[in-house]
Amino acid sequence: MDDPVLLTGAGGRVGQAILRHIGTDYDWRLLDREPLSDDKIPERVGDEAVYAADITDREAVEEAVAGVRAVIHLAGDPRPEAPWNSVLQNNIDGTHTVLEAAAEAGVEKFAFASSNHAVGSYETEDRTPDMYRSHDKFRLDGTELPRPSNLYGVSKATGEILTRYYHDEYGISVVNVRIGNLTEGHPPIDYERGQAMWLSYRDCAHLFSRCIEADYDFEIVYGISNNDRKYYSIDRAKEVLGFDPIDNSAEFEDEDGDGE
Ligand SMILES: NC(=O)C1=CN([C@@H]2O[C@H](COP(=O)(O)OP(=O)(O)OC[C@H]3O[C@@H](n4cnc5c(N)ncnc54)[C@H](O)[C@@H]3O)[C@@H](O)[C@H]2O)C=CC1
Ligand SMILES: O=C1O[C@H](COP(=O)(O)O)[C@@H](O)[C@H](O)[C@H]1O
Repeated sequence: MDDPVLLTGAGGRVGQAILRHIGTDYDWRLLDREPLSDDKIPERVGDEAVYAADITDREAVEEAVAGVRAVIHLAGDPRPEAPWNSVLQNNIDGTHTVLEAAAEAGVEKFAFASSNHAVGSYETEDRTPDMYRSHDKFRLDGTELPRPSNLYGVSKATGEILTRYYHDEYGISVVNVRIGNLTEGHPPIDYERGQAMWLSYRDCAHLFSRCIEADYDFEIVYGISNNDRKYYSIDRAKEVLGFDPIDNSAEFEDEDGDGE
C-alpha cells in the first residue's frame, strides 16, 4: 500500500462519512483532539496511527504528519455562529500549524475543508430564494472572490489563502473543497438552501478519495451532490478531480415536485 494519508478531525461528521465509505482503501493516520471510540476507527487502523491531539500542538502534528503523502484537513470549529476566539485558534492558527508541518514533512497533497460560508454573502436578498431552485441559473464556480457570511466563513476564506501561500511557496498540491451541507441519509427537510447544497455521505467520501488520487496544482471546488437545485457549479470538481456524484436532493422532493 502507498504511504499513509492523515485525516484531521477524524471523529467528526465529515471524517466519519469518509471513513465509513473509504475506511479500508487507505493506510490512515487519524487525528482528533477528542479520543476516538473504537467504532469510529476502521478495523485495520492500529493504535499507533491514532493521535489524540490538538492541531495547534505543532509537535504532535509533526509526529502525525511524518511520512504521509496526503493530508485531508477537516479539524476545526464548524459552527457558522462560532465566535472569533474559537475560529482564530482552531480554524486559522490550527490550519496554519497543519500546513507548516505538512510543508516541512514534504507532503504532496493537501485537501482543505472549506465551506459554503466562505461565499455565503453571494446569497443576496434579490437572488434568494430563487437561486435555491432548479430553474435558476445563477452559479458560483470557485473563481469568485470569497464573500463570507460570518466570522466562521472569514476563517475558512483565510484557510484558503493560507493554502494558496503554502502552494506557491512550497509547491504542495492543494484542493480547497467548499463543502455544502453534509447530511446523512437524505437532504435537509424544509430547507431549500440546504437541499441545493446537499452533500450525501457517500458523495463526500468519493470526493475526498478523488482529492487523494487526482493530480492538481491549486484548486477551489464545490462539494455538493448532483442536485437539480444548485447554485454551486461542480464542473471543476468533475473536470480536475474526476468527481462523479451519484446522489441528488431532487430524489427526495415533496410530491408536487415544484421545487419550492
Ligand atoms: N458538516 C458540514 O456540512 C460542513 C463541514 N465543513 C467543514 O468540515 C470540517 C469538519 O466538519 P464536521 O465534521 O461537520 O464538524 P465536527 O464538529 O463534526 O467535526 C470536527 C472534528 O474536529 C475536531 N476538532 C475540532 N477542533 C480541533 C482542534 N483544534 N484540534 C484537533 N481536533 C479538533 C473535533 O473534535 C471534531 O471531531 C470543518 O472544518 C467544517 O468547517 C464545511 C462545510 C460544511
Ligand atoms: O460550513 C458549514 O456549513 C453547513 C451548512 O450550513 P448551514 O448554515 O446551512 O447549516 C453547516 O451545517 C456546518 O455546520 C458548517 O460547518
